[in-house]
Amino acid sequence: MARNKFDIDENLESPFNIKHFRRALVYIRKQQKPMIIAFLLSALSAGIALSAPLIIQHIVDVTIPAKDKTALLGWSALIFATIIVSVILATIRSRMMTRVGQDIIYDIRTDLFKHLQELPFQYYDDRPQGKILIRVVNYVNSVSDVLSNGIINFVLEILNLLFIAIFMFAVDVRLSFVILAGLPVFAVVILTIKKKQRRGWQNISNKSSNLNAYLQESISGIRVTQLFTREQHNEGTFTRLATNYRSAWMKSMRINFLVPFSVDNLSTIVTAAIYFVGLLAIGPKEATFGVILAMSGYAARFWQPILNISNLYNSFVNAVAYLERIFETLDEPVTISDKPGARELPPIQGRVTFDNVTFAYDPGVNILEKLSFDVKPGQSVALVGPTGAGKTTVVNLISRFYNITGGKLFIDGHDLSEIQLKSLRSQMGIMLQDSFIFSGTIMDNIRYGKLDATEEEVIAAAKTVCADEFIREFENGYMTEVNERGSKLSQGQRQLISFARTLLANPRILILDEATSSIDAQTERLLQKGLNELLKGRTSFIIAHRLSTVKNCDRIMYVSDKGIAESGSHDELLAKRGRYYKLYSAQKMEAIS
Ligand SMILES: Nc1ncnc2c1ncn2[C@@H]1O[C@H](COP(=O)(O)OP(=O)(O)OP(=O)(O)O)[C@@H](O)[C@H]1O
Repeated sequence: MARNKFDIDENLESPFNIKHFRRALVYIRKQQKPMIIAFLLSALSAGIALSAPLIIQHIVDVTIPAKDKTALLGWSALIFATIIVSVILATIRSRMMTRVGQDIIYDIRTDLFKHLQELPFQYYDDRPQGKILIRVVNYVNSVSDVLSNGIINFVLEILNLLFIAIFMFAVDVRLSFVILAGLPVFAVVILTIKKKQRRGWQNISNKSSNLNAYLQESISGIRVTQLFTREQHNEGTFTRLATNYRSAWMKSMRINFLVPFSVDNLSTIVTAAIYFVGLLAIGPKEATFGVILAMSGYAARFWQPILNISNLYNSFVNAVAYLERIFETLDEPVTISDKPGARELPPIQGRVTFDNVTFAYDPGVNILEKLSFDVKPGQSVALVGPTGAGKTTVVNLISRFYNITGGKLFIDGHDLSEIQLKSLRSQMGIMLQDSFIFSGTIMDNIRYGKLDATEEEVIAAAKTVCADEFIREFENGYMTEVNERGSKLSQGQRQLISFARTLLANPRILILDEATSSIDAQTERLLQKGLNELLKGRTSFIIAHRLSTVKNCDRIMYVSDKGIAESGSHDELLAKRGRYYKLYSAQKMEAIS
């Protein structure tokens, strides 16, 4: 998929595809048993409710003329009993179906979440988070009701219709045809608006997705928004998106309202026609008052399931629009995965070899071209160079967050594309500039990469990276609860916690991408000891703009022009008086002035 933004609608062109619905049956099949029981309960309840007009007809035509008070009491009690039984059955059914609905939500959401966890970075690079969230939360909620209650109700309403037809034909054939006469008109209405209805729902889903994406982006960026006083501008964008959503909704509803509108009118016309035809035909043999009363009751009941079915059809069309999006996410290929027959990477020494590696995020736009280098186990390598040169890209490739476009990449001589991802990443430690903190305690956060680590191990790791002191200063120490993204912590504190997390995981290859950029110079000096500890015996790649942090590295590689422009030790590169020399001198001058 091309890059998507909050104000770009997702593709609408896929034709209505019943296969989405058939695929959803996988989730429904799991709920077969409770759904069948709920269906039977509903059928029973509907059947009981249908007997009421028959009883009324009998009361009007037989019991009242006979002035039989005892029978009247008996029939009234029976009508009352049918209502009570119907209500009890409906309550049981509704409880069962709530559970079925929740189970379906649970299953679809779990599948989506599992898949999202495996999708490569590229997937997340290409679309706003809000558009992903709305699928997992809102769309799944919407389809679950249709898949559970919707299907049962659909079958029930058809049965209901059939039963009503049988009952009404049993009472009076001629008047039954009067009731059916409205059907062709209704069919014409439905066929005319069908396509527009589907488009309408797809449009609504797109606009709400856009709105959600912008909302999510605005909340994430609220600090920057307030800093640059962009609130008013953002309100404008939000209002525009909200207006688009409202217009899409109103446009769709204008079409959808045609259905209940035509059903209501047809039902009224048909009932009037029954009275008219019935009264014209009234006579001892033709039709009684009881028959006319019962038939007008059936006329109202006959059109109700038709209205319900058309509403359900509407929800089905809507659900298919959502299912399209849900299955599209589930079908998103996991492009970074183990090849069939991929081998487990044995415990590594840490040698990293790039052999003519070419890489592009977007086809045809190479970020790296024919890059070759070899890093020996235990060596520390610094990647320096101008912004956007490709330093982060190089380390992302080592962790195989992206597949390379050309060439080969080896770890200890094992081709990266031939080994199991998990065995690779479990031997790597990566620390990014934006150290992500999960909601939970500080202890949980440090333990993130090694769940079986003891408390002592966690504390030892924190001490090594100079995090222990500030953690203990919190009222609850290591058990302090932090929010998602760690907004309770300073950027430097987050980086130190992240350091401890990485150290605890004991990786063979360590990647530090601007990992110390937010730590003050004094703490960094303190941390240096811990850092040396962390680097000892591991292959490490360190990206840093502050060159003082990397000058002791075994090798410094200057990344530029889609490759490595210069490579050597700090002293060698200074002696060369090339780009590194220039950069270093500029930073030195800056520090002095
Ligand atoms: N996910 C992505 N999709 C497309 N292009 C990307 C993506 N990430 C980075 N790029 C592009 O790739 C190039 C290299 O980016 P990279 O992040 O590797 O640079 P860097 O040297 O680490 O920069 P910095 O020093 O600013 O962190 C940049 O031109 C950037 O625009």
